[in-house]
Amino acid sequence: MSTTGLLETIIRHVCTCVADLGLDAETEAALTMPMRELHVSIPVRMDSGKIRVFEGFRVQFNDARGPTKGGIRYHPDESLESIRGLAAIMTWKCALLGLPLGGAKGGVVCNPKELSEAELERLSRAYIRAVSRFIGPDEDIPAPDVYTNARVMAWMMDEYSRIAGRNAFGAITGKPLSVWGSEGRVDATARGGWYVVEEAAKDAGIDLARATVAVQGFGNVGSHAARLASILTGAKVVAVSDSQGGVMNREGLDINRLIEHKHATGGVAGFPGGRKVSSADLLTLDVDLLIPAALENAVTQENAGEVRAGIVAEFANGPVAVAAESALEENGVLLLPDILCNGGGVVVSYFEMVQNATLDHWDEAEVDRRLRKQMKDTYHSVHEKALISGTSLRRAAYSIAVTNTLDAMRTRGWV
Ligand SMILES: NC(=O)C1=CN([C@@H]2O[C@H](COP(=O)(O)OP(=O)(O)OC[C@H]3O[C@@H](n4cnc5c(N)ncnc54)[C@H](OP(=O)(O)O)[C@@H]3O)[C@@H](O)[C@H]2O)C=CC1
Ligand SMILES: O=C(O)CCC(=O)C(=O)O
Repeated sequence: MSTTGLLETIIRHVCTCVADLGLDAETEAALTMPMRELHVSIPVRMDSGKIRVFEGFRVQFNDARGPTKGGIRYHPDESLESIRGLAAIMTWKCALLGLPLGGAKGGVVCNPKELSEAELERLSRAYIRAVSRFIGPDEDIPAPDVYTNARVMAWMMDEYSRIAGRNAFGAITGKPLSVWGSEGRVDATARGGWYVVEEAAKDAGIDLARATVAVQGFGNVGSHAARLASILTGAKVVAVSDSQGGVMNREGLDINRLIEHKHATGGVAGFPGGRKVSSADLLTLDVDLLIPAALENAVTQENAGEVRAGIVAEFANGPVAVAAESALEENGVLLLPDILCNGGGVVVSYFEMVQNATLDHWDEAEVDRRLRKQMKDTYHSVHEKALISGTSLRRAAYSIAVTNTLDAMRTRGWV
């Protein structure tokens, strides 16, 4: 799964809107160029006593609608180019969901699996020191993404607070509950995705209680997506994979046992309750619903024609390459776009910001009630737009997101 080409993919989606809306070249440039980016070197003392220098990024793509928001990714293949693409996705996601936020993303080129806990903490704190003047509760608010988690967010919030000389809980979201994270943030992305899938399945006349599901990726988003499948909809997860391989069972996988197996062994492969399947083959299994929940470009021009799922729900960011979309469409696959489908994470991050700013704490039921409404309402506005304009859900979602952002840019006199 390559991370290259993501920004081009997003630019193509935006340029389609620019053409649909009859916008000029200058407006197109303003919508497709990142507003600000920071490229940092991060010296970290390793456990050996030696210094190692890591490369890090934070890209703020567009802040016309509010402070920028988006996760921080730790991955060996990270690049400024892919972070730009992910920051662009955040801009359109927040605008589509009607949040008073712009879009950003950060990343560090590293393999956290090779770092000790102490090294990971020093790296996370050093990253925050490197970007501290660029972020903040009113400017740009990071959150977890691939290979970062609530523990990392706690270190980051603490480091930011030390620099600020005060508690700045609202500077980072996705924190543990003990330092004022939000109830429900941990599974918000997966839960929000299922709320969208539920509505889309109803519109498509698909009974989820009888549906089979394959999930690629078994981290935060993928494991909660698999766990919540039967709880929320009755759907049966028959295949899952992670970076080491996959496992399938036509009768359904026992997800709680699979989570325990992953904790014990580090991977889903070798789970006794199923047989081996590769992560690539999982994408073309005969299932009703495919949930790519790992990295970008999982479904490409090469394998799109072989996808047999009726619905592909992009729980990951950018898992379907732009060149793959026409093949999916020709085969009648319903594609639920990332900026709609995985918005639950940033929605609950926004709830966390609101709770931090007002010194409030909402219970899980309250968070869930608000999340469910926001995801379902957004799905219906996208679906209605797609029906009226006779376009795909992706094109309709981008049209709403770009129009919302453009309204703010125009009102502020930027274009
Ligand atoms: N966390 C969040 O709140 C949000 C995340 N997202 C997006 O969801 C996606 C997943 O993020 P998240 O779950 O947080 O990240 P995690 O780091 O928690 O999990 C990533 C998962 O992807 C797996 N993976 C990596 N490479 C491959 C591969 N080649 N084939 C199969 N699986 C692979 C990893 O495997 P292994 O376990 O073996 O390392 C891991 O299970 C990303 O696109 C992210 O941007 C979107 C919205 C919000
Ligand atoms: O929770 C957030 O602020 C951002 C989540 C994120 O990085 C994403 O939606 O891709």
